[in-house]
Amino acid sequence: MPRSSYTKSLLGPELYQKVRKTKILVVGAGGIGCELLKNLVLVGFANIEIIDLDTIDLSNLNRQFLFRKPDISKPKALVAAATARHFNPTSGIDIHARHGNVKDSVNDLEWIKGFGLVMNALDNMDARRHVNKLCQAANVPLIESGTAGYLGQVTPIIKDKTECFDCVVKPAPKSFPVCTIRSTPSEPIHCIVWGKTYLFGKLFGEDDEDMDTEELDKAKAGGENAEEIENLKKEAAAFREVRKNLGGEDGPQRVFHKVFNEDINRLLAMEDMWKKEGRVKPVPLEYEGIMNESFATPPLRQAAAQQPNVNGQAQTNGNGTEKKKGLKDQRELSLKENLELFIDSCKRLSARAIAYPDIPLSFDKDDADTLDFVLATANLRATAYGIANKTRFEVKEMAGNIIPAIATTNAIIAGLIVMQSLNILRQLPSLSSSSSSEASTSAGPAIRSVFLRTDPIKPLGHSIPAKADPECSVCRDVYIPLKVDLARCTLGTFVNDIVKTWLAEAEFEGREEDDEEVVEWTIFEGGRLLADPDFDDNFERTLEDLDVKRGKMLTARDEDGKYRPVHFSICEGDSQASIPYSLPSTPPLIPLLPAKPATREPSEEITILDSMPPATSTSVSEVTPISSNTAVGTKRSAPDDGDVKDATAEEEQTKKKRKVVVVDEDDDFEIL
Ligand SMILES: Nc1ncnc2c1ncn2[C@@H]1O[C@H](COP(=O)(O)OP(=O)(O)OP(=O)(O)O)[C@@H](O)[C@H]1O
Ligand SMILES: [Zn+2]
Repeated sequence: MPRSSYTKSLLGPELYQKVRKTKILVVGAGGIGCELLKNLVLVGFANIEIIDLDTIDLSNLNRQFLFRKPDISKPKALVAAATARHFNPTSGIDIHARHGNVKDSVNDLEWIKGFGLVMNALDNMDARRHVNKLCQAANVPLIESGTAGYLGQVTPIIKDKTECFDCVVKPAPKSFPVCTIRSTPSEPIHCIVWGKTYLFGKLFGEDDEDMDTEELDKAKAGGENAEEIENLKKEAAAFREVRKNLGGEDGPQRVFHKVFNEDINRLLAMEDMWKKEGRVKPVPLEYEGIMNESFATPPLRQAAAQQPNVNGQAQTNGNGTEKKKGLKDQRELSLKENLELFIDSCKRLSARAIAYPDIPLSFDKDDADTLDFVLATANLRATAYGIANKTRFEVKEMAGNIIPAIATTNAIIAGLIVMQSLNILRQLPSLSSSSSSEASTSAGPAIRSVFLRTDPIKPLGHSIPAKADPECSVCRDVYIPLKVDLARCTLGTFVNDIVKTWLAEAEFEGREEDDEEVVEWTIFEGGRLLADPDFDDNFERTLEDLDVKRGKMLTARDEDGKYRPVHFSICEGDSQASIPYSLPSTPPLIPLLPAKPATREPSEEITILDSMPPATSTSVSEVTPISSNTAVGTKRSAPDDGDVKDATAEEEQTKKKRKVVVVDEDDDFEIL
């Protein structure tokens, strides 16, 4: 009997038809994505598109079972699709694999509307938020998922029925006071953060004096020691000199002397600083003494000496007397070895910086040169402060914000995604079209968030997703697909024909029929102000000339802040049509904004676009690409971290604390 007959009898003919016909989008072909694709194929889903921007790395093979060694460096999505097809050769499935970023402009509103259901299998906040917004704009159900070690979660997001990914503000990543990082570290992580975000940036990253001063001023305003902050400013200025000479034969040695000897002596001169209880004075390190092994290694501070290291052995301070055997990366280096590694990695990195002077380097846990530098710097600093040293393996884990990826967790979550998808499909189309705001219909059980927890008796938990936040600026706004020939449509046409004429016909919530109210709109593209009732300088320019692109949004905001913003999502237009744009046949319903102003303003800084050419007048920043991985490892990491205080994130956090969530430190994964 073919596999499909079992599925058919299990699901029933109606649901089985939906499984066969519904077009599914899977975003991400990593740990969860591979498991998910395999499951979808085995269940009999026959119309699948999978997109991933990355190529296969050796470190993926321990849990992404659709990949084998010969596939290394090949695009994940393409290989995943090719392998998964073999799981169900008789079912006539169509898997369309794409190697690309889901944020690419071709993946616009029209594209997402082509799917009946979207499944996220991503590892970063930025892409998740992007897909969430697209799905909200297109009214396509989304199944969001994530894992963190043994924990995992699957959350259905359905427009108007459940909260969206952006309805809940995610807690800010863990941060440390500037002075702890720069002057008074007491734990290994403080030394790692210092090496990774401060020293690395000063020597090889973007040399941004203003940013540094701003950070220190902010710390001072936040109550940190004023004298110390002034000293840190001087210290930072001195780096400019050191950086200039980095490429010279004794460049790394000079860096060593500055940061591990001079700067420490300068700190020691600040007597008051060391009076505070619990502070341990650092010991300046000496290059020659370490190299000829005559330097007396400072003793470990009490607390550190009592904790075992990753190998379960006593911690050391790099004095070389307790060097451990073991895997290369799990061996503790002696003080001399750390110094040699510091000099060597400095040389490697400065050679790269000299070869490509316009490209600032950045820390990447999978880039051996940057990891060696952070390892050596962190351990040298730790030694000076009597803090336990860490192995390469531990530093990689801590600096890369790595949480172990567990294949079984991914597999369970991928299974739950399929279960969720069956429940949603069973209830479609009524679930996404019914006027009721209930997250269920008579056709099936309530829509629930399901999570995996570490309770052996009851490993799965569930909760009914909250209703959308009335203030959410992502899921409560209005979205209109605008097919437009950007080369022919001027801003004037957009404002006059589309906003002032077509949108004026919309139904405005709470407006009486005989009300003659005229809404005045301001037009933005991201953070750029393009036009307002008193600003029409750009009306003659085409949207193309104004750098408005496919996949972006032109947003009309009510000047009086009474109605919700309307986002026109730019899709590919017909260059042959007589009118350069086309719109839905009926204008939308425009809801009122909640009485108090929405807390989330457009995130980008607003710039007023003058008549300068677009290339110089835009301020909208593009998203940083996600780096691919190149090293061996058994872990997953989130691309973003936030070790140093981020005041904006914190402010946002205090503005709105609707719900308690736990979020893994580096990523965005939410555990209820
Ligand atoms: N914007 C994006 N567009 C398309 N795919 C994305 C995007 N952002 C992330 N991804 C993909 O999502 C997948 C997430 O999978 P996973 O969490 O297992 O990460 P990984 O990169 O495979 O593992 P690790 O980070 O541990 O090496 C990755 O394959 C990644 O390339
Ligand atoms: Zn929302």
